[in-house]
Amino acid sequence: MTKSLDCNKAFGWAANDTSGILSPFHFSRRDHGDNDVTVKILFCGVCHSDLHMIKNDWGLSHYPLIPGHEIVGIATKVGKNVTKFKEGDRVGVGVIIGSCQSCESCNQDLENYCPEFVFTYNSSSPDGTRNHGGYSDKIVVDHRFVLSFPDGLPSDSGAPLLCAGITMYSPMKYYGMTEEKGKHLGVNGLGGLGHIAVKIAKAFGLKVTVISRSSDKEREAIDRLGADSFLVTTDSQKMKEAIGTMDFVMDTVAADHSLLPLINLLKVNGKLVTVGLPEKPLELPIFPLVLGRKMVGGSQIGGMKETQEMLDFCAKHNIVADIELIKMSDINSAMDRLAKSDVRYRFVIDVANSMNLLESAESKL
Ligand SMILES: NC(=O)c1ccc[n+]([C@@H]2O[C@H](COP(=O)([O-])OP(=O)(O)OC[C@H]3O[C@@H](n4cnc5c(N)ncnc54)[C@H](O)[C@@H]3O)[C@@H](O)[C@H]2O)c1
Ligand SMILES: [Zn+2]
Ligand SMILES: [Zn+2]
Repeated sequence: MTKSLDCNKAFGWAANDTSGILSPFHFSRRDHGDNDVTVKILFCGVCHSDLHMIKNDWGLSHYPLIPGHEIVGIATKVGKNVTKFKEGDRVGVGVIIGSCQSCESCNQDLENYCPEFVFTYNSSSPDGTRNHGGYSDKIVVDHRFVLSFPDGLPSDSGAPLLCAGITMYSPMKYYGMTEEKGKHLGVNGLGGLGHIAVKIAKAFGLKVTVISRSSDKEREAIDRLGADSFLVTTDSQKMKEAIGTMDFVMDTVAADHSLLPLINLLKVNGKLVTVGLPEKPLELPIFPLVLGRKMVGGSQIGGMKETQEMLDFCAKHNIVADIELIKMSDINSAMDRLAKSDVRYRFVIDVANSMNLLESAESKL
């Protein structure tokens, strides 16, 4: 009994209330079962959803809460029913760690739309143990929700693909952006999701325009990320000229904003795909949709099969995130900067190299 509890002992950084301030937290992972992979976490990306969750923006958070769903690590223990992974394999864990496995969505490899899907954190396992995310030293996950991390992908800059990458890849395929080369995509908001959208869209052969509130990131977007053009929403003349020029707009903005200018950018039959999750509902103008047979849709991450496909695609096309690597102890200032959109373009926590140091410092106190 004592041995099992010791193996389950874990250490991470948790938010304890809506201030969202993260601090060291000792907890237990659930028992490792025959279908499970235990993962020693190396790196974890910092998604804006983590920021929403620690602040309880969506009214869903239960504290203490350890965020993190862009996890890359090493399999350290593999259950006897698991054939796909062995100890020592590099693996990834994303936003979901469970689903019913039998509903219509699960049967179509769309576990992300299963009514019973289980988030990586802020959820519970069947035995009642709270699930905590990747800002921690290890995690126990059912092998069906563990991904093989391709050899060609670096663990640090590859980690954000596990949420930001699949969140951009899946709707590009579903909404038909990849069917014909040269279609014009506008990417609204050049943050963690947006900058990956530019890279993946270019690999699919799309023409990409970044839509942003200021021209601050214009040179980088074009020279480094490979965007074809840059549209500043406060430049009313340029916005007017761009009306009706885009086949698709991907809206990644996390805050309140108006959809009308984005819908106006679409051609007839154009599609606005919303993935950002502002805490309050946005107003949906119906007239321009009706008059232009335009569509507004949503999308949430992707299923496990498609997530693996996306990782392999990104490895093949050398697509990784542009990251700022931080130590675990930097997380609170990183969250403050993320709230101000002051990151180019994703924070990634060097978990293995900063968490253990903290733990040993704590034990000496
Ligand atoms: N649908 C999904 O499956 C899914 C997955 C991951 C994240 N998300 C959500 O997507 C949103 C974005 O996540 P992220 O990690 O990319 O965040 P981020 O903070 O890295 O990026 C958001 C970007 O939008 C920009 N922005 C803010 N207001 C803007 C405005 N009015 N006009 C133009 N740009 C504006 C910011 O400058 C920032 O660059 C969040 O709400 C997050 O919760 C959804
Ligand atoms: Zn995310
Ligand atoms: Zn299901």
